[in-house]
Amino acid sequence: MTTTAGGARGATPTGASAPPVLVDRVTRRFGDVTALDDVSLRVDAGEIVGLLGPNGAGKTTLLSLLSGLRRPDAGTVRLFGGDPRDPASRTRLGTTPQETGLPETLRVGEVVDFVAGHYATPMPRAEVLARFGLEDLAGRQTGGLSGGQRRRLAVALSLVGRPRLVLLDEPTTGLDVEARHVLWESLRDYHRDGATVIVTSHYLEEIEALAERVVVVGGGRVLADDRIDRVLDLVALRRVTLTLPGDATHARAALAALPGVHDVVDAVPASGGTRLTLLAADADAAVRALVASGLAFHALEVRGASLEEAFLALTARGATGAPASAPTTSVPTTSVPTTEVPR
Ligand SMILES: Nc1ncnc2c1ncn2[C@@H]1O[C@H](COP(=O)(O)OP(=O)(O)OP(=O)(O)O)[C@@H](O)[C@H]1O
Repeated sequence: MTTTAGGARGATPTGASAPPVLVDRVTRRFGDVTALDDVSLRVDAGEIVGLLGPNGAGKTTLLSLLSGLRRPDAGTVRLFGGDPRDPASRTRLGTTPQETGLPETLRVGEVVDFVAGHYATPMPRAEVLARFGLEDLAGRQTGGLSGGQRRRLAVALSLVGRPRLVLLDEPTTGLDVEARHVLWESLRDYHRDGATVIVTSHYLEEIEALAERVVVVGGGRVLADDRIDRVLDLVALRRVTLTLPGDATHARAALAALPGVHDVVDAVPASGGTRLTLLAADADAAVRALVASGLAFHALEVRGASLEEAFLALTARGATGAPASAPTTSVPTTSVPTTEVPR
């Protein structure tokens, strides 16, 4: 597994051996802003990769280089071994940008047919619509679609040409929970058929639901590049949740001072007390000290960090150059995909 920058270096593979994506020491500036700073990344055929990072991290810029919309200032970008600015390199590429314009008076089925007309062996209209649950909307003018329906159509259109590589920039923005799950399942299906997928998202549940590998980007640099579980291990953050009797105001300071505890945050309220979560790098040490402290507590629960917590810790490390520190934000940990990366 590639870890951070450097994995893409060496001789550039060409022809059939070329990976779908090879980014080698790429820098891209916009005036004074360095959107990407010496980034290297290799994505092999059949991978599904999540690009995770806060606003302005450089995710969209990276996708724009891969789809040939922009040129790097330094370094090289290869798509299936070719230059992404060469249309021939993009024949196996499907993309859904953050914002898409659809011709308002065309019907959904007509738009699919229009896009299909650009490919020699497109996916049949019925299959495109079925994969994304859009069959009932085939006759609807796109101007009459809801925001979520438009988004689903936009993602569906990226697959019409049966691309081997799909780039999706925040594909489920604006979708409700059910529509989001339908779209995830469609993308997983397409990936199972052998496609390579790169997806950016602010929805951490989305990255966890879709991606096997996560590339954390912050300040234009790759902060981490590994399997999701390993990224979580990297920061080794644990959540120790417990309930204390009463309002626990005084106990907070004592809990925060326990060895291994970075922070104390409110957990989902419990009846008959105050439920708190300790964010601890060393949960064992924290629990031992907790018991020794004599504080009355019950309903103890210890579990790993969420991807969001890992991300925040990694971003903090990337921004300061210091070791990862625990986040100070209390974050929801349910599977309801409404958690956005703080800006
Ligand atoms: N055309 C542009 N002109 C000037 N600055 C730009 C341009 N495009 C991007 N930037 C800057 O480059 C940096 C990276 O932006 P980018 O859009 O790649 O981030 P991102 O991670 O995709 O953010 P978001 O999650 O908000 O989409 C930001 O500071 C942004 O303001």
